[in-house]
Amino acid sequence: MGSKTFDFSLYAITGENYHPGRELKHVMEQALRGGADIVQLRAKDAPKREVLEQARMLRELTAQYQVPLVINDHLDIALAVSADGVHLGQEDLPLAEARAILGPDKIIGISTHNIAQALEAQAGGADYIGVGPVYPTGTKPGRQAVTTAYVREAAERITIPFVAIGGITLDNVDAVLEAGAKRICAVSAIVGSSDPAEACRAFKHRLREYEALSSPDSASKRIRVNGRDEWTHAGTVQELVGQYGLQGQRIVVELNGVILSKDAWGDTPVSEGAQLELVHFVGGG
Ligand SMILES: Cc1ncc(COP(=O)(O)OP(=O)(O)O)c(N)n1
Ligand SMILES: Cc1nc(C(=O)O)sc1CCOP(=O)(O)O
Ligand SMILES: [Mg+2]
Repeated sequence: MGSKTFDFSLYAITGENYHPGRELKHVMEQALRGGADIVQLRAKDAPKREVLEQARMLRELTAQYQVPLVINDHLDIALAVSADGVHLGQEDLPLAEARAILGPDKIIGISTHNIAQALEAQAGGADYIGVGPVYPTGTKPGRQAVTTAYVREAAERITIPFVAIGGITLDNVDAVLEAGAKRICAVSAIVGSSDPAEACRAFKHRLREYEALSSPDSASKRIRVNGRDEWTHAGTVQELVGQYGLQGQRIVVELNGVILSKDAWGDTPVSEGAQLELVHFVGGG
C-alpha cells in the first residue's frame, strides 16, 4: 500500500498471549477475513528479531487483503518491512521526531488519555489518535479507565480520525458507539476469541448499524444482505463489498437474483431495496 489514503472502522491488534497454541498468522488471517480493516503488530515481550519476523509475515498477509499494517513502538521495524505506519504512545518517540524520520506519507497514530493530549496530537499532524483505555483491561493492567466520557469529548472536539480502545467487547461496544466512536480497536476480544473472524464480523455489524443510525441522511438506503435488512451509504457494489470488509477476498455477489461479474462491481449502483447475497469462500486452494 503506497499512499496514505486510509480509513477504517475496525482496528485489530495482535496479542500472542491470548491465543496459545494458535499461530499468529492464522489468527490474524481470521481477523482479516472477518473484516478487520487495519492491523497493528504489538509484541511487547518478544525479542526484536522475532518482532521483525512477525512484521514481515504480517506485511505479506495484510498486503493480500489490501489492509494497512501499523507497527507498535518500533519505527525501524516499520521502515524495514515497508509497513504503512507506526503507533506511538505518550512515552514513546515523540510525534515530531517520528514524522521527521518517516516522512509525510506514513501513518502515525498516537495514544491519548485526555483531551489535551488529543488536541496536541491533532495539531502535531497525527493521522489518527487512540482514545482509551475506555474500560479497564488485562491487556494494559493498572491503567485507569478514561470511560465513555472521554470518547464523547473526543467525538465533539477532535476532527481527525480517533479510535476507541481498551476493554472493548461485543457486550459493551454499543455504549462506546453511542458515545460517538466511529472506529473501535480491540486486542483480547478479537485475538482471544475462539473465532476471531466471527468476532470481527459481529463488531463490523455493530459499527455499520451505528453508522447508519447516526447519519440517517438521504444517502442512506435500506437493502437486504444475506437475508438481513441493513442500511448502507454505499453507492456501488464495489463500495458495499469494502464496507463489509470483503475487499480482496474470494466472494461471489448476487444482486437481485443475478450473479454479478467482478468487473461490473464498480459500475453497478446499489439501489434502495436491493437484495444481495455476498457468498464468501473460506479456505485456500
Ligand atoms: C490504536 C492504539 N491505541 C493505543 C495504543 C497504546 O500505545 P502505547 O500507549 O504506546 O502503549 P503500548 O501499546 O506500546 O503498550 C496502541 N498500541 N494502539
Ligand atoms: C494497547 C492498549 N492501549 C490502550 C490505550 O488506552 O492506550 S488500551 C490497550 C489495550 C487494548 O486491549 P484490549 O482490547 O484487550 O483491552
Ligand atoms: Mg507504545
